[in-house]
Amino acid sequence: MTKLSDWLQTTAARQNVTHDLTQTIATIAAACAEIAAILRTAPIEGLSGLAGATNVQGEAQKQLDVVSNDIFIKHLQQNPDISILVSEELNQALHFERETGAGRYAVACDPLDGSSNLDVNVTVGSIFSVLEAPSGVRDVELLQPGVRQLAAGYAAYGNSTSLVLTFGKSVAVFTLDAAGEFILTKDDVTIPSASAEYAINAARERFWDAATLAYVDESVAGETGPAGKRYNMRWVGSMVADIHRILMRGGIFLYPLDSETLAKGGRLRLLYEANPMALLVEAAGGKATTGLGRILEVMPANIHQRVPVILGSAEEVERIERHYAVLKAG
Ligand SMILES: O=P(O)(O)OC[C@H]1O[C@](O)(COP(=O)(O)O)[C@@H](O)[C@@H]1O
Ligand SMILES: [Mg+2]
Ligand SMILES: [Mg+2]
Repeated sequence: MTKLSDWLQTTAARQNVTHDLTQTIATIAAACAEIAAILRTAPIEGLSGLAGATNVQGEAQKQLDVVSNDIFIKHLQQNPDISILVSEELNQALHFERETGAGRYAVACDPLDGSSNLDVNVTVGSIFSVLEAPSGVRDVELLQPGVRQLAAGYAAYGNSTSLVLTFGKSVAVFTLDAAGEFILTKDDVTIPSASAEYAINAARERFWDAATLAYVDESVAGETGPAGKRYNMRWVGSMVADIHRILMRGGIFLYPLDSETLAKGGRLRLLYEANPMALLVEAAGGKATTGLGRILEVMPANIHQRVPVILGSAEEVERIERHYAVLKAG
């Protein structure tokens, strides 16, 4: 059995990853393990329902959004290599007190993703991304395209807790054991290039653009339409859960730009939702696009920027990209 700490050591050597960076991942993993433990008994502790505040996105915070954010802060500030935290739950980037130039990394995170599923005991997660950003940098220097991520991943709190990690070259999955250790359970994950499963919030159909409508129409037509095969639709409503399924067995996830999210630029957040998932999906051989270009090349304008997200099995992403090309040309 390979523990996360041992895997980090060998991967550091194999993939040319620095010790500081692997320690940053170990710190994030410790935060996720603590969140997993709290989620297990949250209803008994009265940790359900709303916190009574709204975050910078204008969304009502759940108590567990706030608790998870506090856990990330607690762990990250103990690691001197981490200088900055960008979080869905914090209006501004949080700069930890470090000597100027010390602390090499910024962590961007969605401390609890899918929080509408919390009170119904459905899988939620934490998403994270690591960027180069020594202490003393101005917030504008955090606005880096996703190709510059040094590492990314998520924890999925489901019937087991999975930690899924990439340093950009390959994807590994760990499972939390009863003693609180992450154990390697799958290495070198690859997303099948062909699949027959799509994930989209179908109740938003009246807001969709022509490319999304065409893609879904073809999928619904199944073997009687141009796609030539039958599809299934799955939508958990936690990005982490939907993408975990896609990483494990293929499929496509779509939260496209639509007429209702147009003014905001999309629904999901670039720095701590789209970019880390795009890095994972590409490292596993899949594709990740806004419809018009690679997610990882989008230059953020602010830390909470939103972006359209389409990612998963290469053949499916290419099928909707063809519809976007027609839309753009026409
Ligand atoms: O409400 P919808 O349209 O189903 O949206 C679900 C999406 O919103 C999210 O819950 C947003 O994340 P947060 O819970 O972190 O705000 C994603 O996880 C998910 O894919
Ligand atoms: Mg989220
Ligand atoms: Mg969240």
